[in-house]
Amino acid sequence: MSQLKQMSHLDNIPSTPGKFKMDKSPYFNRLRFHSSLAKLTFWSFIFLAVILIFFFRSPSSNPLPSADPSRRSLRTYDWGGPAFEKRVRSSARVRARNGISVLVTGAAGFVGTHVSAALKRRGDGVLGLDNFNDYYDPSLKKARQALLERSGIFIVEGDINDMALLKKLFDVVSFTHVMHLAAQAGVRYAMQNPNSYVHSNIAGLVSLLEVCKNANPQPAIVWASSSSVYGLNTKVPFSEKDRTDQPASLYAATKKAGEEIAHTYNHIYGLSLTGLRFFTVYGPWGRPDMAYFFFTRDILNRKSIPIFESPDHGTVARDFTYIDDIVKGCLAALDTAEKSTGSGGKKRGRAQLRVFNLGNTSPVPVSDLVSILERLLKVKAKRNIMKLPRNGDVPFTHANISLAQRELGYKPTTDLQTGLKKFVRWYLSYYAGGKKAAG
Ligand SMILES: O=C(O)[C@H]1O[C@H](OP(=O)(O)OP(=O)(O)OC[C@H]2O[C@@H](n3ccc(=O)[nH]c3=O)[C@H](O)[C@@H]2O)[C@H](O)[C@@H](O)[C@@H]1O
Repeated sequence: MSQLKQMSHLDNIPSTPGKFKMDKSPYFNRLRFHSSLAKLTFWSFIFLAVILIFFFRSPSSNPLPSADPSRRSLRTYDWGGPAFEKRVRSSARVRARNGISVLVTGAAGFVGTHVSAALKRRGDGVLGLDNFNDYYDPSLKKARQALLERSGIFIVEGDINDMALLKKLFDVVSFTHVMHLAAQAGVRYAMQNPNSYVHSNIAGLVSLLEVCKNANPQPAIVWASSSSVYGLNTKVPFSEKDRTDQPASLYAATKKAGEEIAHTYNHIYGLSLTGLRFFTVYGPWGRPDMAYFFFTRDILNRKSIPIFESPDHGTVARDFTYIDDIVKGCLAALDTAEKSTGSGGKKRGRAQLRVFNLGNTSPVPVSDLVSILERLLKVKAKRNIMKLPRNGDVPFTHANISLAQRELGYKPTTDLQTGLKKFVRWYLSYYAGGKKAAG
């Protein structure tokens, strides 16, 4: 009680000693009014400034992927200097006889990590490049980076639109090959952030090709296209000869555009270019935005999962392809790629231009994928069957792989049951004990 009294006494003491008396005069009342107005303005200004500073300084505190792709990936990265160049050179050093030196873009991504590790294992030189954007949990990308670092692979943190950086990398290392896997992936996200697809899949591809065409020697380039280029085609299985002019999503349209851009750079500059149309790749260290991954997380969390079906209750199916099969296809594409024919921006002759389907040739309905996950996780899924939303998804995919079989010796060997078993084993150990939250 006495303490309370003391405090109320403190409240009455003016903040500036000596002003108490002055308040009594009308003149000083006016003065006080003005000074309070000035104070109010001053503090409002400070308040506004603090809000603005907070707003502009804290992009990383935003849990959602930033909508502005340039803010996500044109950050200034720290690169250059003798120590940096030494790391680049050492990572790209070829150790096997007849080995190749490969720049892998998107090396901290799902396919990029697996391909980089496989190349390194056989003694090729590998340098990674990745912008570590926040499209999905960057900590998973960092974990993949740590994995690669242990086998001596350096991932440069930077964006494929940064031509000065790309040029620097080519100045330091004469890459024989580029495995271009950096991209804005995901079919449905294209409706939320269309510009990120243009930024990475079109502008980024052009930046990379510009630097490659000017390099001397020019590297051979193998890059990730997508099964989604078949769009609304109904003729199955999808063959490379089929039309690809009906994309159902902006993602698909940017991948299709990439194939046309590849044609141009091959035609004008003699760059050797191979596009790989991946069919729904899955496996350990996969992408959390893909259905098999977040279904696993949500089944374990007893959350309901939306399972799409086509009109008239038809099944939606995918030619799910296991990562190890895809890696074999990527390496075979690199190994069979002919040299680019140009140099320093000038074409000297016709160069190789190829496109291959890399699928599994056996489509599985999404509801069967869920049944397999239920068995592996020993948890019943809460299925929420719904009509395929108009979000860019297509009802089915099915690869004809005879061309890849013939030219690359590509032969997928992992069925969905076996592949998912390996994925689930990885998932449970990676997110063991709920230490990390699957994002
Ligand atoms: O093959 C490809 O080229 C593409 O494969 C995947 O795209 P998608 O096949 O749509 O893979 P998911 O997003 O994992 O979807 C798999 C299946 O689950 C279905 N699905 C998805 C999400 C959902 O909530 N419910 C659902 O039933 C989809 O309709 C689809 O049939 C990748 O996300 C793309 O980056 C890649 O380029």
